[in-house]
Amino acid sequence: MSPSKPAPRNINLHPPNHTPKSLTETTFDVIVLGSGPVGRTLAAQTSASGLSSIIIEAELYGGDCPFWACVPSKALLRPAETLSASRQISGAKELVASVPPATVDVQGVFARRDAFTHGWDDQVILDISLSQGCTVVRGWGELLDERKVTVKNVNGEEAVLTANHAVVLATGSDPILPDIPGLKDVPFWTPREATSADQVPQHLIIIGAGPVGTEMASVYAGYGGRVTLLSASADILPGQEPQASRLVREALEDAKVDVRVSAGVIKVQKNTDDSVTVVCSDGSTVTGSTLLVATGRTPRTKGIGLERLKISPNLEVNGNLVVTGVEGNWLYAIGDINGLSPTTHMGAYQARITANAIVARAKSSAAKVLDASPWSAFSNTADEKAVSHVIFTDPNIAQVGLTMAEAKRRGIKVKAVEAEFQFPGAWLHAESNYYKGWANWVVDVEKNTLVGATFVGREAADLVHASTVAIVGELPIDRLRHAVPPFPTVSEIYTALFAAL
Ligand SMILES: Cc1cc2nc3c(=O)[nH]c(=O)nc-3n(C[C@H](O)[C@H](O)[C@H](O)COP(=O)(O)OP(=O)(O)OC[C@H]3O[C@@H](n4cnc5c(N)ncnc54)[C@H](O)[C@@H]3O)c2cc1C
Ligand SMILES: NC(=O)c1ccc[n+]([C@@H]2O[C@H](COP(=O)([O-])OP(=O)(O)OC[C@H]3O[C@@H](n4cnc5c(N)ncnc54)[C@H](O)[C@@H]3O)[C@@H](O)[C@H]2O)c1
Repeated sequence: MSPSKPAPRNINLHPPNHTPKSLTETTFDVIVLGSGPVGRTLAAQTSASGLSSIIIEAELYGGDCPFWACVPSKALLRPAETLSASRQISGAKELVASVPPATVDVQGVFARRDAFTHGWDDQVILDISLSQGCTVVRGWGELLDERKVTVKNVNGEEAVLTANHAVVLATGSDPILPDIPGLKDVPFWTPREATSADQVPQHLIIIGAGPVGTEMASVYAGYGGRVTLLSASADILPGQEPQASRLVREALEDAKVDVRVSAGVIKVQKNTDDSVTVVCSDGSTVTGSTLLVATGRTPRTKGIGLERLKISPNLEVNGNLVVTGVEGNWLYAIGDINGLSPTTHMGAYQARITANAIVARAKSSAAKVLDASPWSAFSNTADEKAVSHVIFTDPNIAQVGLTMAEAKRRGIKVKAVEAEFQFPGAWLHAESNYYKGWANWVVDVEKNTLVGATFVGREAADLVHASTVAIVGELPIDRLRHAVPPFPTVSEIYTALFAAL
């Protein structure tokens, strides 16, 4: 069995129920490795379609998202964002300023986060899967042979399971720990510790300014901590539209985060007073109380038996998420493990597409060859054309489809359309500077359709989905003039973008 990762705060990762021995049967239509949002979504759907489905989980039932990732991070971000917003509205800001001390109740924030994680107790999520008709077994799952899987728990109990139709790998991803000299000799946080901490570090140094690094910088600076954010690249959030990265960087700097760019970390050391010093490639150093390593994630493919079936650890999938090179359409890989679009919602989308394929193949031999055309019920076309994500910094970056740089890299003839949030719906929400934001569309000039969009602003998260619909529907841009956003709302940015065409 693969070694368990240590749990922060003495959280019990291995509740004693649902042992391999407790299974009353060992043959299922569908076997799923991993109970994250992706594995659970798939099993719920195959189970609802009448296929018996078992989920194998090695740690807390529910995966990263509810315990160590999306849920606790967003629970921590929200109070800081609300406080920052109320500081900018006359009539509210006076009250916020008048309450001593003029800051949030940090222990209240942590308690609120703990409520969302159910104190790292997985029973609530487990009960949902059971109520959906899924069987659950706790332990480490490993491919043994075609359609055969072993599951072994921390006490050495084991069972061998057989799948009638499909085995689905939904094992998620692990944090990348870079090979920085000295790193293995100092204590450091990964996203697990950063999302489950119950104190604000006096001075947090964050290596990596991707979504994890920037969101955690917002959290800990928002609650009064000193934060240094180190980015190896020339700006933070590489891969976003440059203007989006710039706006978030300015906001972090306004919140007193020390943002250092082109500052790849080349050495780390622990000092006698337990502080940590990092040395950057530009020769600068920084010393702080706590170190967070947020340098990306890698698919969790080790120890799951891929080598027994001669599958490379860098596994690839086809259009309905079957692992390439495996005959017989029985092995699928979905969610973070395939590295396509590592977010909860895109993984859950892959789960729905895969469940459609498994059910169709199980129910009709005529359906063994499935419609693989773009946008069919069996094709994960959105992974190619309409991946959406939100970075929940303040301001948010909400993005879908291609950035300008990516569209050009793909050889698409595009033009950028940009607009700022300078219209009544934006400023009526509060006051002049409250809604500082920027948006762009990436327009395919030959097809006259949208291929990408970015919205940067306070609570901009919910603006992006209308653009996702336009991209997926391949809606002619000219038709958008008839999509009228209500007044006064922030979605009037769509009228501004249309006007800028
Ligand atoms: C700090 C942070 C914040 C994030 N915020 C967001 C966000 O706001 N929105 C968003 O969409 N995404 C967010 N993400 C990404 C999101 O968490 C992942 O994309 C999502 O959890 C992937 O789901 P999954 O089911 O593929 O994998 P996971 O959630 O990792 O679940 C995989 C499960 O499989 C289990 N497992 C692994 N191997 C085995 C095995 N051999 N046998 C049995 N069980 C096994 C693991 O224990 C785990 O429970 C965030 C990530 C981080 C790190
Ligand atoms: N809101 C969300 O949806 C959300 C939030 C957090 C995380 N996530 C998911 O989690 C995944 C991982 O996020 P992440 O931020 O850890 O990874 P990332 O790969 O997006 O960013 C890591 C950054 O660290 C930098 N880096 C690497 N080595 C470095 C070094 N030695 N010194 C300084 N910088 C260094 C890289 O250049 C990169 O920019 C993302 O792909 C995303 O899908 C999503």
